[in-house]
Formats: sequence, C-alpha cells, structure tokens
Amino acid sequence: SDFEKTVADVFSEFQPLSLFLTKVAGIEDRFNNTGAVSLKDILSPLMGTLEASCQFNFMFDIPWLVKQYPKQFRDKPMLLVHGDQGRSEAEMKTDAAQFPHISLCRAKLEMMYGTHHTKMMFLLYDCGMRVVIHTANLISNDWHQKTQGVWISPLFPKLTEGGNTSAGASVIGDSPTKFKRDLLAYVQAYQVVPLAAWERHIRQHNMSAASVYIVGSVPGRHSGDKKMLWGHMKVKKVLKEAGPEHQKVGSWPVIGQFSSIGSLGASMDQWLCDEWLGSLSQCRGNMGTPLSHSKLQLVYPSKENVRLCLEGYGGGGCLPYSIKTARKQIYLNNFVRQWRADGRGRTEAIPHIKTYTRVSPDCKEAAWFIVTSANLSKAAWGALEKQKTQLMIRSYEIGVLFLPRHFGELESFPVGPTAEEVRDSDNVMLPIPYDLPPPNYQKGDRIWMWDVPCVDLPDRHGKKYCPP
Ligand SMILES: O=C(O)c1cnc2c(S(=O)(=O)O)cccc2c1O
Repeated sequence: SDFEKTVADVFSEFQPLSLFLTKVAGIEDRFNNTGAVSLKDILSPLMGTLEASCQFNFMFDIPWLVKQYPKQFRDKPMLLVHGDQGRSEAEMKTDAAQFPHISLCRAKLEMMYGTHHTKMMFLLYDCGMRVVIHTANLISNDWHQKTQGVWISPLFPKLTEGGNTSAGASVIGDSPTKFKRDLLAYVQAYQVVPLAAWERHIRQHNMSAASVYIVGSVPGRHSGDKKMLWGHMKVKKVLKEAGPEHQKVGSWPVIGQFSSIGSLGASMDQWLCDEWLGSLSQCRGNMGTPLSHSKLQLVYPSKENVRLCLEGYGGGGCLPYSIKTARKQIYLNNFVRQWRADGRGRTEAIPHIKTYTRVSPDCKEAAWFIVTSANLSKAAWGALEKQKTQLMIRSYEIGVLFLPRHFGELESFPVGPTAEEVRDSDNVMLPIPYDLPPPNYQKGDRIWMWDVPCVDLPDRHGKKYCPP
C-alpha cells in the first residue's frame, strides 16, 4: 500500500522521465505518495551511499540543509555554489564556518542585475554519481507548501579506469542528447577553482543513459557559435534539429509557467513574441512562419490564486513581480492564465516551479517539456543584441528539456493529468504539474504583484496583505 513506499519505489514508478514534484504539507497523502519527493528522499541512502555533494542555489539555510542529509552523510564534503556578495556572502560564511565539511564557492556575477538562480545537486556516491536539477531554494519554506519541480538523473556509473576520460574534443560516456558535454560546458563557464574537482567527477562518469538536454544560461554576451549554447537559443537549436515536425505541432499553443516576470519591453513584439516565442515555437521543418501570439499562454498566479493558497498572502512572497514592472507591460494581461493543479492536488500550493511546454489543442499530447530555474525574463533566457549577432544573458540558470524522440521514438508525449495515471500507464506519459487547459483569470481578478496591498478580502488565515 502507499504509505510503505520508499523513495526507491517512488523513483522507479516515475521512470523514464524521472520528473517529480516536491511533497506538500497539508494535502491528501495520495498526492504526496506518488510522483513527489522531499529533499530528505533525494538525499536518502536508498538513492546511493553519499561520499560528497555540490549544491548550486540562490538561497541557503545552511543549518536546515545539513539536517536534510541522513546522519551518516552529515560529515561528507559539501560545496555550496552561490552568487551572494557583500553582507549576504559574509552571513553565508558565518553560517558555513560552524560546519568543517562545508566549503563555499561564489559564482562571478559581472553582468548588472544578474543572479545565481541555478538549482542543481551533484551527488557523488561510492558507486557512481547523480545529477539533480530542480526549482527549490535550500530553505525549508521552499519545500513546505509550494509546487516545485525536480528532475533526478539515472545513477551514472563510474567509467572503467581504462577509458581515458578526457579524449580531446569529444566526450567519453555521453548520451545522444550530449548531456555530459553540455553539463561540462556549463560547469566550466564558472571558471572557479573549487568546481574543477566536480568537473573531473563528471568526466569520470558514464552519462550515456541521460535522455534529457541541458538548457543552461551563463552571464555574458555570447556570439558566434556560442550564441546557440545557452538560453532560448539553445532551445531553438534543439527544437529545430530534433523537435517534433512542424506539420504535426506547428499550430499547437506554447505554455510558459513561472514564478516571476522581468521587464520584457514596451510591446510584445520587442522580445516576448518575436524573439522568445520565436525560439520556443521552433520545430523541425518549420519554414519560419511565426506562431500567432494568440497561441501563447502564460501561467502565473492571480491575486485570488495567492489569497486562497495554503500559505495565504504570504505565499506571494516568492512571486516577486512588482507593479513598477507590471505597468510597463499591460499587454501581458492578454496572455496570463490561472495556476490550477487539481490533478496533482496542488491548486493551493503556490507554484515556484518553472515549466515550459507545447501541448495539442485537445490537451492530450505534449510536443516537448522543460523544467528549469528560469523565470520569464530576458536576464534568464537572454536577449539578442547587435543585429541579433550576440545573446546577452545576465543570470545563471539551468533546466532540462524532454523530447519525445529520446523516450522510445515517440512523436509526442501523452499527457498524464494525474500522478496515478502516469504511474499505472504502460507507456511513457508526461506528468504535467498543472491542469490543462489553464483557466482564464476570472472577471475582477488581477495578476499577482508582491508590492500591491490586498485589503478587500482576507486570506485563509484571516489576514490582509500589506507589503512593506
Ligand atoms: O528562487 C529564486 O531563485 C528566487 C530569486 N529571487 C527571489 C526574489 S528577488 O531576489 O527577485 O527579490 C524574491 C523572492 C523570491 C525569490 C526567489 O525564489
């Protein structure tokens, strides 16, 4: 029965996509027993006997993080990769100082307004290593009552000693999606000494079983062939080369779902619909016909979604969309849809997850799927500059892209609206985190902005919202 399932059972039930949500406190057990993991589950000895780990993230509660590791792994070397500077870096150093096994590594942030958003774990075991790419900060609040996404890699075995693991240009032990090559390129882009050891660990493992593409962002102005390595240009490249056929999916809607929105320009044609949607609507055999912007849907919580969520208005604290930005881009109101996830029991668990997908009009199939740290912003996905000769990215981000062709020569993924359906299905099924089609905002509702008071209706805790 459900309550005796171990994380190993949950993990194996959700293969080969290996795409999970995080457990949510306060919802029915059945929505946490299938297709969902906690941080303790991910770090469990049932997933491997840990020897060392590396945690990339934006927010860290170090004492809390240490307690998520099983006791027997609490002294294993842990590297924390962050983007904090100044006072917050000093606070991190103070917190880390009490743990001799923890060391810190600061990612360079030379682009104004850039942040280290990437959320990734390298877990080195005695018999191999695992990569976890997810959307949650390493603070308890992010793992308590929010909807978060987690991709857990297969256990990558160590390469036999013989294989020379650094064979010049090509990478030994890579997969058809070039997962290892692209992960190495991402790690190398940090140019920081402490990651050299983890680069070696990656090289020494056979990642040929990885069936997802890496979609990373690193700060900088990327030109030439480096322009296609990162952000929305990487998605464009992969969809053009290996995506579904235009005649099958060319008219399907593209759905973006995220927890924050950047300044996207005064008109939708500057970045959102031409550049960004132009990349995400790419497909094989596409003759450049742009997707009509009527086919773009943006899932972002409304004020009512936040008011009625488990956390109350406080849940809006992780949806940092400001009125200053919102009033410069009212056109977004034509695209926004509510967050509703009855199928996963998470309509009231604020989405901090970020996902992007393309689904058939009948919502039964998906052409591809991305789970990533990247919100809807130019800083995360990149903005083309200098007559589109360079892609300017401000932040570090990472996500994974699922294409049907790598999961058994499929043309598309059947969509599973509930975790049970995905668990019980004999063929590959995509566990979509939210209900399709995403519902329109109700009349009188508005987009959530974290700096606008809500004093008309109280939340479930009887509170009003008076931001500082
Ligand atoms: O998960 C992240 O990477 C991330 C980044 N930034 C956040 C901000 S803010 O830095 O933009 O003010 C405010 C609230 C939540 C945030 C968050 O969850």
